[in-house]
Amino acid sequence: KQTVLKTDEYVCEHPPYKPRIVSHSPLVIYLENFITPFERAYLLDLGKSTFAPSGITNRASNDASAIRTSRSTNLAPSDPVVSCIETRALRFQGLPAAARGRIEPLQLVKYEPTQHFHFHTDWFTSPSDAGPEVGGNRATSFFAYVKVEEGTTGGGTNFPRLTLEAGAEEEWCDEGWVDCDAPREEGVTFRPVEGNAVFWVNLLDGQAGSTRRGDERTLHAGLPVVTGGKVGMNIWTREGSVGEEIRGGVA
Ligand SMILES: O=C(O)CCC(=O)C(=O)O
Ligand SMILES: [Fe+2]
Repeated sequence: KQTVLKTDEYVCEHPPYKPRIVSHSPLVIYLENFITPFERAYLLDLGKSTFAPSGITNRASNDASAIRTSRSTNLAPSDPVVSCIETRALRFQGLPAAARGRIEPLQLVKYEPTQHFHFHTDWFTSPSDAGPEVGGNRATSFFAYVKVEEGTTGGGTNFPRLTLEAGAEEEWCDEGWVDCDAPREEGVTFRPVEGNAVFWVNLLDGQAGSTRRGDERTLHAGLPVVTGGKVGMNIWTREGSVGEEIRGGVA
């Protein structure tokens, strides 16, 4: 297994990932093979010694430990592999390279059995978390599956307010991407599949100059891992630049 990067030999290459629309409104797109095997191994190695209890940003409750029991770590934007993935995320969104400063440091999230992230939105409900100095609110999210232990059960990403196109459920299940054992009224549950990612738009369209409101339909949860384990990765793009303190001066 290749985990050690010879930086001088590294070339950023984008895999031929395959997008598929899950929902038009809210816009949700499933991305097959978005993160390569090399990148997965590399990112895990990069983050391995810095995992700490995950924080929460929507401070509805001051007991974060009951809501988000995972451990997480941020990855340095200056790392060449991290930067390559940022470039991919920007291009996918049709954004120019100059928008790099809108991406928050990529965040790995690790779950062991019983660990979960209760229902939440990635957009901030409190305006004080989404001020201009931090780039406003989170416009979009990617959640990628970086590591899924063999024999993992549970640990899906559930969107209770989403529905697949009529008649499409069977195909999504057969691909192994969606958990169709879950009752349909519980929405859509993406199964953790290494290398794949889910992308969605968090904010409703707004009039120019006015604050965009969060889309309640993007509510989701990281369901408890039952057996095995998973490591996911958040890629959050803000409405504006997140600021130098947060990205460590990497624009
Ligand atoms: O673990 C998951 O499936 C989702 C995690 C999540 O929604 C988050 O970290 O914001
Ligand atoms: Fe989330």
